[in-house]
Amino acid sequence: MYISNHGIPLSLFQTAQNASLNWFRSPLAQKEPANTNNSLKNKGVVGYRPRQTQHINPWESVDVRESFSWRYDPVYDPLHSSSKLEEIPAHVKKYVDHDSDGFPWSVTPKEFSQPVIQLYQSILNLGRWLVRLFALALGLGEHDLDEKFTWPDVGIAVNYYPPIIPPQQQHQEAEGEKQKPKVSIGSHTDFQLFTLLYQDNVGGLQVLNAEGQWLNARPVEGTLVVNFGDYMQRITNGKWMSTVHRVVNHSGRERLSMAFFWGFGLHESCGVLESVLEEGEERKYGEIGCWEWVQRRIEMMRGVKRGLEESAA
Ligand SMILES: O=C(O)CCC(=O)C(=O)O
Ligand SMILES: [Fe+2]
Repeated sequence: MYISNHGIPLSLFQTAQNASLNWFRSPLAQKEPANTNNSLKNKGVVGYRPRQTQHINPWESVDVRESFSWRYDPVYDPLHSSSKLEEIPAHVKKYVDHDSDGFPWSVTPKEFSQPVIQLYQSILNLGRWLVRLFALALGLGEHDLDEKFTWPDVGIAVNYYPPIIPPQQQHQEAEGEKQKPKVSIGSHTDFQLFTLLYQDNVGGLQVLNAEGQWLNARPVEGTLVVNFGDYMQRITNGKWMSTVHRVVNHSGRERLSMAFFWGFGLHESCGVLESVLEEGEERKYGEIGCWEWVQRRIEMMRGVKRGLEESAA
Protein backbone atom coordinates (compact mmCIF):
# COMPACT_ATOMS: atom_id res chain seq x y z
CA MET A 1 0.00 0.00 0.00
CA TYR A 2 1.21 3.52 -0.82
CA ILE A 3 0.09 6.79 0.71
CA SER A 4 0.35 10.20 -0.90
CA ASN A 5 -0.81 13.67 0.15
CA HIS A 6 0.48 12.90 3.63
CA GLY A 7 1.45 16.49 4.26
CA ILE A 8 5.19 16.01 4.80
CA PRO A 9 7.08 18.13 2.24
CA LEU A 10 9.20 16.15 -0.21
CA SER A 11 12.13 18.43 0.62
CA LEU A 12 12.23 17.10 4.19
CA PHE A 13 12.67 13.55 2.91
CA GLN A 14 15.23 14.60 0.32
CA THR A 15 17.32 16.55 2.82
CA ALA A 16 17.34 13.59 5.23
CA GLN A 17 18.13 11.25 2.36
CA ASN A 18 21.11 13.29 1.17
CA ALA A 19 22.40 13.74 4.71
CA SER A 20 22.17 9.98 5.26
CA LEU A 21 23.89 9.17 1.98
CA ASN A 22 26.77 11.49 2.86
CA TRP A 23 27.15 9.82 6.22
CA PHE A 24 27.10 6.27 4.88
CA ARG A 25 29.62 7.21 2.19
CA SER A 26 32.09 8.46 4.79
CA PRO A 27 35.02 6.22 5.79
CA LEU A 28 34.25 3.32 8.14
CA ALA A 29 36.44 4.86 10.87
CA GLN A 30 34.09 7.85 11.02
CA LYS A 31 31.01 5.65 11.35
CA GLU A 32 32.53 3.19 13.79
CA PRO A 33 31.97 5.32 16.96
CA ALA A 34 28.23 4.92 16.33
CA ASN A 35 28.57 1.11 16.10
CA THR A 36 25.73 -0.51 18.00
CA ASN A 37 28.30 -2.38 20.12
CA ASN A 38 29.39 0.96 21.61
CA SER A 39 25.95 1.68 23.03
CA LEU A 40 25.93 1.43 26.82
CA LYS A 41 22.16 1.11 27.16
CA ASN A 42 20.82 -0.38 23.95
CA LYS A 43 23.58 -2.53 22.51
CA GLY A 44 22.41 -4.30 19.38
CA VAL A 45 19.28 -2.13 19.21
CA VAL A 46 20.44 1.36 18.32
CA GLY A 47 23.38 2.55 16.29
CA TYR A 48 25.36 1.64 13.22
CA ARG A 49 25.72 -1.83 11.79
CA PRO A 50 28.46 -2.20 9.17
CA ARG A 51 28.06 -3.98 5.86
CA GLN A 52 27.32 -7.69 5.88
CA THR A 53 26.87 -7.96 9.65
CA GLN A 54 23.14 -8.68 9.45
CA HIS A 55 21.38 -11.79 8.26
CA ILE A 56 17.64 -11.38 8.67
CA ASN A 57 16.68 -14.57 6.82
CA PRO A 58 19.08 -17.52 7.15
CA TRP A 59 17.66 -19.21 4.02
CA GLU A 60 18.95 -16.29 1.99
CA SER A 61 22.38 -14.65 1.80
CA VAL A 62 23.74 -12.30 4.41
CA ASP A 63 22.13 -8.84 3.98
CA VAL A 64 24.16 -6.62 1.66
CA ARG A 65 23.40 -3.47 3.62
CA GLU A 66 24.56 -1.06 6.29
CA SER A 67 22.08 0.44 8.68
CA PHE A 68 21.64 3.06 11.35
CA SER A 69 18.88 2.37 13.89
CA TRP A 70 17.34 4.41 16.59
CA ARG A 71 14.52 3.76 19.02
CA TYR A 72 11.89 6.01 20.50
CA ASP A 73 13.13 8.61 22.96
CA PRO A 74 10.46 10.91 24.46
CA VAL A 75 12.63 14.02 24.30
CA TYR A 76 12.20 14.06 20.53
CA ASP A 77 8.44 13.47 20.61
CA PRO A 78 6.42 16.64 19.77
CA LEU A 79 3.60 15.29 21.99
CA HIS A 80 5.83 15.42 25.04
CA SER A 81 8.02 18.39 24.24
CA SER A 82 6.73 20.33 27.21
CA SER A 83 6.43 17.44 29.68
CA LYS A 84 9.14 16.45 32.08
CA LEU A 85 10.87 13.13 32.01
CA GLU A 86 9.91 12.57 35.67
CA GLU A 87 6.29 12.63 34.59
CA ILE A 88 6.56 9.40 32.63
CA PRO A 89 4.50 6.82 34.54
CA ALA A 90 6.60 4.13 36.23
CA HIS A 91 5.10 1.21 34.27
CA VAL A 92 5.99 3.04 31.04
CA LYS A 93 9.42 4.12 32.18
CA LYS A 94 10.52 0.52 32.44
CA TYR A 95 10.54 0.40 28.64
CA VAL A 96 10.68 4.02 27.51
CA ASP A 97 13.67 5.82 28.69
CA HIS A 98 15.53 8.90 27.67
CA ASP A 99 19.10 7.97 26.92
CA SER A 100 21.10 10.67 28.66
CA ASP A 101 24.19 9.67 26.64
CA GLY A 102 22.29 10.67 23.51
CA PHE A 103 23.85 7.71 21.73
CA PRO A 104 24.08 7.25 18.75
CA TRP A 105 23.37 10.87 17.77
CA SER A 106 26.01 12.14 20.18
CA VAL A 107 28.72 10.53 18.04
CA THR A 108 27.38 11.51 14.62
CA PRO A 109 27.68 14.89 12.89
CA LYS A 110 24.84 17.42 13.18
CA GLU A 111 24.59 17.46 9.38
CA PHE A 112 23.28 13.90 9.64
CA SER A 113 21.34 13.95 12.90
CA GLN A 114 19.39 17.19 12.45
CA PRO A 115 17.51 16.43 9.22
CA VAL A 116 16.84 12.82 10.25
CA ILE A 117 15.45 13.82 13.66
CA GLN A 118 13.35 16.55 12.05
CA LEU A 119 11.85 13.99 9.66
CA TYR A 120 11.27 11.55 12.50
CA GLN A 121 9.24 14.20 14.31
CA SER A 122 7.04 14.78 11.28
CA ILE A 123 6.56 11.02 10.99
CA LEU A 124 5.41 10.91 14.64
CA ASN A 125 2.66 13.39 13.81
CA LEU A 126 1.69 11.60 10.61
CA GLY A 127 1.61 8.14 12.20
CA ARG A 128 -0.62 9.24 15.06
CA TRP A 129 -3.04 10.55 12.49
CA LEU A 130 -2.91 7.31 10.46
CA VAL A 131 -3.60 5.27 13.59
CA ARG A 132 -6.99 7.02 13.75
CA LEU A 133 -7.79 6.01 10.19
CA PHE A 134 -6.88 2.42 11.00
CA ALA A 135 -9.05 2.56 14.13
CA LEU A 136 -12.06 3.70 12.09
CA ALA A 137 -11.41 1.06 9.41
CA LEU A 138 -11.33 -1.62 12.12
CA GLY A 139 -14.71 -0.66 13.50
CA LEU A 140 -13.34 1.23 16.50
CA GLY A 141 -13.89 4.81 17.53
CA GLU A 142 -11.46 7.29 15.97
CA HIS A 143 -9.45 7.74 19.16
CA ASP A 144 -9.66 4.22 20.57
CA LEU A 145 -6.06 3.34 19.70
CA ASP A 146 -4.55 6.72 20.63
CA GLU A 147 -3.56 5.67 24.11
CA LYS A 148 -1.41 2.81 22.84
CA PHE A 149 0.67 5.47 21.08
CA THR A 150 1.09 7.97 23.89
CA TRP A 151 4.54 6.46 24.58
CA PRO A 152 4.88 4.48 21.36
CA ASP A 153 7.58 2.14 20.21
CA VAL A 154 8.51 3.97 17.01
CA GLY A 155 11.90 2.89 15.77
CA ILE A 156 13.78 4.03 12.71
CA ALA A 157 16.17 2.21 10.42
CA VAL A 158 18.11 4.19 7.85
CA ASN A 159 19.23 1.55 5.36
CA TYR A 160 22.07 1.89 2.88
CA TYR A 161 22.35 -0.77 0.21
CA PRO A 162 25.41 -0.91 -2.02
CA PRO A 163 24.64 -2.63 -5.33
CA ILE A 164 24.74 -6.41 -5.22
CA ILE A 165 27.80 -7.57 -7.13
CA PRO A 166 27.00 -10.09 -9.89
CA PRO A 167 27.97 -13.68 -8.84
CA GLN A 168 30.93 -13.93 -11.26
CA GLN A 169 32.63 -10.95 -9.57
CA GLN A 170 32.12 -12.16 -6.04
CA HIS A 171 34.91 -13.42 -3.86
CA GLN A 172 35.08 -17.07 -2.97
CA GLU A 173 32.22 -18.00 -0.69
CA ALA A 174 31.46 -21.12 1.31
CA GLU A 175 29.60 -23.67 -0.87
CA GLY A 176 26.38 -23.43 1.17
CA GLU A 177 26.32 -19.63 1.08
CA LYS A 178 26.85 -19.59 -2.69
CA GLN A 179 23.59 -21.41 -3.29
CA LYS A 180 21.50 -18.99 -1.28
CA PRO A 181 19.65 -16.17 -3.08
CA LYS A 182 21.65 -12.98 -2.82
CA VAL A 183 19.63 -10.27 -1.09
CA SER A 184 20.08 -6.71 0.17
CA ILE A 185 17.74 -7.45 3.06
CA GLY A 186 16.25 -10.92 3.34
CA SER A 187 12.54 -11.80 3.29
CA HIS A 188 10.85 -10.88 6.54
CA THR A 189 7.86 -9.25 8.17
CA ASP A 190 8.21 -6.28 10.50
CA PHE A 191 7.36 -6.97 14.15
CA GLN A 192 5.13 -4.03 14.90
CA LEU A 193 1.76 -2.66 13.76
CA PHE A 194 2.78 -0.94 10.54
CA THR A 195 5.87 0.53 8.90
CA LEU A 196 6.07 3.80 7.00
CA LEU A 197 8.78 3.43 4.44
CA TYR A 198 10.49 6.11 2.41
CA GLN A 199 12.56 4.84 -0.49
CA ASP A 200 14.68 6.74 -3.00
CA ASN A 201 14.15 6.30 -6.76
CA VAL A 202 16.45 3.28 -7.21
CA GLY A 203 13.96 0.46 -6.64
CA GLY A 204 14.51 -3.08 -5.41
CA LEU A 205 11.82 -3.43 -2.74
CA GLN A 206 9.61 -6.46 -3.30
CA VAL A 207 6.50 -7.68 -1.50
CA LEU A 208 5.05 -11.19 -1.55
CA ASN A 209 1.43 -11.48 -2.62
CA ALA A 210 -1.10 -14.09 -1.48
CA GLU A 211 -0.24 -16.26 -4.53
CA GLY A 212 3.41 -16.41 -3.49
CA GLN A 213 4.64 -14.07 -6.23
CA TRP A 214 7.17 -11.33 -5.58
CA LEU A 215 5.86 -7.96 -6.75
CA ASN A 216 8.08 -4.93 -7.24
CA ALA A 217 7.04 -2.06 -4.97
CA ARG A 218 8.33 0.57 -7.39
CA PRO A 219 9.33 3.97 -6.06
CA VAL A 220 6.65 6.63 -6.57
CA GLU A 221 7.90 10.12 -5.76
CA GLY A 222 6.20 11.80 -2.85
CA THR A 223 4.66 8.59 -1.50
CA LEU A 224 5.38 6.37 1.47
CA VAL A 225 5.00 2.60 1.38
CA VAL A 226 2.91 1.24 4.24
CA ASN A 227 3.68 -2.33 5.25
CA PHE A 228 1.51 -4.05 7.82
CA GLY A 229 3.45 -5.78 10.58
CA ASP A 230 2.81 -8.68 12.94
CA TYR A 231 0.67 -6.80 15.48
CA MET A 232 -1.72 -5.81 12.68
CA GLN A 233 -2.18 -9.45 11.76
CA ARG A 234 -2.81 -10.33 15.41
CA ILE A 235 -5.25 -7.55 16.28
CA THR A 236 -7.27 -8.16 13.08
CA ASN A 237 -7.38 -11.94 13.65
CA GLY A 238 -5.45 -12.46 10.42
CA LYS A 239 -7.69 -10.25 8.26
CA TRP A 240 -4.87 -7.78 7.54
CA MET A 241 -1.83 -9.99 7.11
CA SER A 242 1.67 -8.75 7.79
CA THR A 243 3.53 -8.05 4.54
CA VAL A 244 6.47 -10.31 3.68
CA HIS A 245 9.04 -8.12 1.97
CA ARG A 246 12.69 -8.00 0.93
CA VAL A 247 15.08 -5.82 -1.04
CA VAL A 248 17.24 -6.93 -3.94
CA ASN A 249 19.35 -4.08 -5.27
CA HIS A 250 20.44 -5.12 -8.76
CA SER A 251 20.43 -1.55 -10.06
CA GLY A 252 24.19 -1.09 -10.07
CA ARG A 253 23.62 2.02 -7.89
CA GLU A 254 23.53 2.57 -4.15
CA ARG A 255 20.05 2.65 -2.61
CA LEU A 256 18.79 4.42 0.52
CA SER A 257 15.61 3.88 2.50
CA MET A 258 14.23 5.08 5.81
CA ALA A 259 11.84 2.78 7.65
CA PHE A 260 9.72 3.99 10.57
CA PHE A 261 8.38 1.05 12.55
CA TRP A 262 5.14 1.88 14.36
CA GLY A 263 4.45 -0.23 17.41
CA PHE A 264 2.21 0.12 20.46
CA GLY A 265 4.05 1.21 23.58
CA LEU A 266 6.10 -1.74 24.84
CA HIS A 267 4.20 -1.62 28.14
CA GLU A 268 0.93 -2.19 26.23
CA SER A 269 -0.51 -5.50 25.18
CA CYS A 270 -1.68 -6.75 21.83
CA GLY A 271 -4.77 -8.91 21.38
CA VAL A 272 -7.49 -9.55 18.79
CA LEU A 273 -9.95 -6.64 18.62
CA GLU A 274 -13.54 -7.46 19.49
CA SER A 275 -14.65 -5.14 16.68
CA VAL A 276 -13.11 -7.28 13.89
CA LEU A 277 -14.73 -10.57 14.92
CA GLU A 278 -17.73 -11.94 13.07
CA GLU A 279 -20.38 -13.71 15.04
CA GLY A 280 -18.98 -16.98 16.38
CA GLU A 281 -15.47 -16.33 14.99
CA GLU A 282 -12.70 -17.73 17.14
CA ARG A 283 -9.63 -15.80 18.13
CA LYS A 284 -6.55 -17.14 16.35
CA TYR A 285 -4.13 -15.30 18.61
CA GLY A 286 -3.88 -14.85 22.34
CA GLU A 287 -3.24 -11.55 24.09
CA ILE A 288 0.46 -10.86 24.49
CA GLY A 289 2.47 -8.05 26.05
CA CYS A 290 4.25 -5.99 23.39
CA TRP A 291 7.62 -6.30 25.08
CA GLU A 292 7.13 -10.09 25.29
CA TRP A 293 6.18 -10.23 21.64
CA VAL A 294 9.29 -8.40 20.48
CA GLN A 295 11.47 -10.67 22.64
CA ARG A 296 9.70 -13.75 21.31
CA ARG A 297 10.17 -12.65 17.70
CA ILE A 298 13.88 -11.98 18.22
CA GLU A 299 14.25 -15.39 19.91
CA MET A 300 12.36 -17.11 17.06
CA MET A 301 14.67 -15.53 14.52
CA ARG A 302 17.76 -16.60 16.44
CA GLY A 303 16.33 -20.10 16.92
CA VAL A 304 15.80 -20.61 13.17
CA LYS A 305 19.32 -19.42 12.51
CA ARG A 306 20.82 -21.72 15.15
CA GLY A 307 18.81 -24.66 13.76
CA LEU A 308 20.12 -24.06 10.25
CA GLU A 309 23.69 -23.68 11.44
CA GLU A 310 23.46 -26.90 13.43
CA SER A 311 22.00 -28.85 10.51
CA ALA A 312 24.79 -27.55 8.25
CA ALA A 313 27.52 -28.55 10.74
O1 LIG B 1 14.72 -0.73 2.33
C1 LIG B 1 13.56 -1.09 2.21
O2 LIG B 1 12.85 -0.75 1.26
C2 LIG B 1 12.96 -2.01 3.25
C3 LIG B 1 13.63 -1.96 4.58
C4 LIG B 1 13.05 -2.92 5.55
O3 LIG B 1 12.33 -3.81 5.20
C5 LIG B 1 13.37 -2.80 6.99
O4 LIG B 1 14.22 -1.97 7.37
O5 LIG B 1 12.74 -3.55 7.78
FE1 LIG C 1 11.17 -4.56 6.89
